Amino acid sequence: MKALEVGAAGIIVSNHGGRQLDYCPPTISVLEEVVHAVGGKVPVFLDGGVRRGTDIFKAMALGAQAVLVGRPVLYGLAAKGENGVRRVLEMLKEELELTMALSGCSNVKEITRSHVRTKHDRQLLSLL
Ligand SMILES: Cc1cc2nc3c(=O)[nH]c(=O)nc-3n(C[C@H](O)[C@H](O)[C@H](O)COP(=O)(O)O)c2cc1C
Repeated sequence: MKALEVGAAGIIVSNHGGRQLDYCPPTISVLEEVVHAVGGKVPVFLDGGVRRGTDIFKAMALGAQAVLVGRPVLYGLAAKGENGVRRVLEMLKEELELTMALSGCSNVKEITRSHVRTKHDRQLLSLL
């Protein structure tokens, strides 16, 4: 992978919020492919489309170390300034914690690939 060859310390899987190039795939749909290509050599982060704690959970289950958040923070800022940004981040944290609890995870390290099922998994199952 080129980014690793030139010494990247990490990879952010991003489509710039889908604002630059029409028909870019959603970042969540290509995350796992990138994670496999990187092979654990550097951390991989997901950027784009994170709106709820479940989105963070899904990204972490598919191999992201963390996520980046764009628009939700701006929405919070527009609605209630600094407190709005704080509340958006609190909501994401609370939703992630609830999702983890409902999935039997007491620590983010316990979020695993087996916690989510993708379209690819369903296609494989249909072959059985
Ligand atoms: C209004 C707006 C302006 C942005 N401007 C830039 C920019 O100048 N450069 C850049 O790399 N990304 C820019 N982004 C993309 C963000 O850095 C980030 O990748 C994106 O917002 C993440 O997706 P999300 O909004 O779904 O969380 C912008 C996003 C928004 C919403």
